[in-house]
Amino acid sequence: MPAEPNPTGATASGARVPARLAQAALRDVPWEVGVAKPDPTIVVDGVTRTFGGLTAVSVDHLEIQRGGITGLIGPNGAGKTTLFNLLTGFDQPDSGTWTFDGRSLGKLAPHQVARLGVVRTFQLTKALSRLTVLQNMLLGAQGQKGESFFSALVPALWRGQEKANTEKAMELLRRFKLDAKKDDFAGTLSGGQRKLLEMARALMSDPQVVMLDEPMAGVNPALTQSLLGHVKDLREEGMTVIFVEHDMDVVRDISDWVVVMAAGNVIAEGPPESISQNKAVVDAYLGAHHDAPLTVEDEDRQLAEAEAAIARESEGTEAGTSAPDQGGTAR
Ligand SMILES: Nc1ncnc2c1ncn2[C@@H]1O[C@H](COP(=O)(O)OP(=O)(O)OP(=O)(O)O)[C@@H](O)[C@H]1O
Repeated sequence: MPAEPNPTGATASGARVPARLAQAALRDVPWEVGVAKPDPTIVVDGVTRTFGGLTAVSVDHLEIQRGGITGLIGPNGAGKTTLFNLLTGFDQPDSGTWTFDGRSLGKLAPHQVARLGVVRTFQLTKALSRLTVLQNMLLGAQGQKGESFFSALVPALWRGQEKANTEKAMELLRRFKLDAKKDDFAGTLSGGQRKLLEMARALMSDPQVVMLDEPMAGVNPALTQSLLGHVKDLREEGMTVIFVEHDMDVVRDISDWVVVMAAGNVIAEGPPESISQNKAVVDAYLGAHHDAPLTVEDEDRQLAEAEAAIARESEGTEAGTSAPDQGGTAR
C-alpha cells in the first residue's frame, strides 16, 4: 500500500502525490471570482464572445491551477462549452487574451493549440462514428510528419510515424480497455465506452492540459467509477484537467477547485464544498424568481396581512356591505 501523504503532498518516503499537491496549493486561495492561483497554467483576461445580441461568454479574469482538476459548472446556456471552444481555438472571441504557460493562444488554430499541449475531448460525431476505434485514435495524433508537403514526398518517414502512432494508440486502448474493440466502428460503442474513447483520443497528442466535455454524460453507473479513476489518473500523471459536468456528485468527487458560470460570467470560484452554500450559485441555478423558502419575518407579515383582510371583510359583512372590489378578476 502506498504511504499516506501528509497535507503538503509528500509521502513518508518523500514521493510527491499530485492530488495532494494540487489540494494543498489551493488550500489558502480565497474563494473569490478571478482570484490568483499559486501556479496558474491557463490565464484568461477579458474574454468576451457574443452571438448577435447575446453575450455567451464574458470572463474578466480566470486562472487555472497547474496539476489540479478544475470543474466548470453552471446552468444550461451559461457559456461553458463556448469558453472551452475559445480556449482551444475552435472559436474566436470578440475581445480578450488567454495564455498557456505565459504563451498567448489567441488566433491559433485547434491543431496548433493541441501541439502546444492543450486539448479538448469531443463527443463522437456521426462522421467519427463511422470510423473504427483505432482510426479515431489516429486522428487524435499530432505532429504527423505525413501532413507536410515535403515529408509527404518521403513515404518511409510517414510510415514510420504511422507505426509509432499505431503503437501509441494500441497502448492507450489497452489502458482504457478498448483494445479488443479496435476494429469496431466507434458508433457501436456504449455510452461509457465512447467517453473512454474520447479521453483516450485526446491523450494521443501528449497534452499537458486536458479539457473534458461532460465526461460522465450518458455513462451507466457500472462504468462511472472506472471513468472517474481515469480522470484522476490524468492528474496523477501531472496533467491539468478542466472538465464541464452537470452531475454535482461527480464534481464533488473529483474537483480540486470549482468555477461556476452563469449568463457568460464567472459568478463563483472555490473548492467543491464552498459552492453549494454560495447564494449567487443557488440563485443562478434556481433562477432569480424561484420559490425561496419564506423567512420567519415574511411569514409573520403575510399572516398579519391575511388577518387584516379577513377583519376588513367581516367588518364589511357586519355593516351589510361587501368587501371592496380588488380589481374584479378572480385570482
Ligand atoms: N454558434 C452559436 N450561435 C448562436 N448562439 C450560440 C452559439 N453557441 C452558443 N450559443 C449561445 O450561447 C449561450 C452559451 O451556450 P453554451 O453552449 O456555451 O452554454 P453551456 O453552458 O455549455 O450550456 P449547456 O450546459 O446547455 O451545454 C447559449 O445561450 C447558446 O444558445
